[in-house]
Amino acid sequence: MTTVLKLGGSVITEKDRPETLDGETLAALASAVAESGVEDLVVVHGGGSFGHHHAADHGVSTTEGIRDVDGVMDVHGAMTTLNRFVLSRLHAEDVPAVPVHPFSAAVRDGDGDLTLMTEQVATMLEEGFVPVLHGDGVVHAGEGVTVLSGDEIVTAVATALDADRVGLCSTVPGVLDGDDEVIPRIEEFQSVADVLGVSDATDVTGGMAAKVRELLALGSPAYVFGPDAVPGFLAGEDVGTRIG
Ligand SMILES: Nc1ncnc2c1ncn2[C@@H]1O[C@H](COP(=O)(O)OP(=O)(O)OP(=O)(O)O)[C@@H](O)[C@H]1O
Ligand SMILES: C=C(C)CCOP(=O)(O)O
Repeated sequence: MTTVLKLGGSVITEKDRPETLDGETLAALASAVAESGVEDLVVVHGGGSFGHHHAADHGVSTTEGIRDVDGVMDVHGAMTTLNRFVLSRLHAEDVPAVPVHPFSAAVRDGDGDLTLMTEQVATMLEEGFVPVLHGDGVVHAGEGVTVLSGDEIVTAVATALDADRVGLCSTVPGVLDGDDEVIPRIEEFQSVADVLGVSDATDVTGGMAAKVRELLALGSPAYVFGPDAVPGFLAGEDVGTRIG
């Protein structure tokens, strides 16, 4: 059984302060992963205050690209730095985590459609590793480099590996309705479009609305939940909001 877990950038960093880790939360999540004993686990993490500030500073988004190599390296470099932090917290818990940097394994065509290489991810799982991917820059035909969100990576990896369980851990306990109550299940976009907003922090990839769209396109059920629910998700429970 293959599980894909995204650790939201808002969760593992202080999203309002550039390049600041939330080390305590990251350590707690790493320990939840280790204690779950889940096998065949792919971890993806978002950008938080490492990716999004640089992307916003350089005016790069998922559709508007840049060709300035310093800008490309600012975004990619910040994300590989964050990836090192995530790996080291997982290693501290004896999780056999290894890096996958999507910048070197993905491409968008002129229509913006993504191709992500995943053979290495599948082989890492077969060999007992826990691949850790992350939001990144991606070379984009006709645009230079655009932003690739961790949520798009989750969808691409989950589809390619035919994942059984997909979870997005964000700062919120689920997708919230107009009264800030968790919506237990979302089966189509229109019914929730009015309450779905963008992120309340610097975020170039579209916040909760983009997440729900990505996950509905997945074809298998996915969950959005907060950090407290990670052990439950990894134990196979229904947590937060079920999408699809
Ligand atoms: N209806 C809603 N329910 C829940 N959250 C919402 C809703 N509308 C907007 N949001 C915002 O979406 C945010 C989650 O999206 P965001 O992209 O910041 O999360 P993330 O995946 O943890 O971070 P990152 O994109 O850096 O990986 C929440 O913190 C909240 O501010
Ligand atoms: C901003 C960058 C580079 C990554 C965005 O990934 P996300 O935080 O998952 O949307």
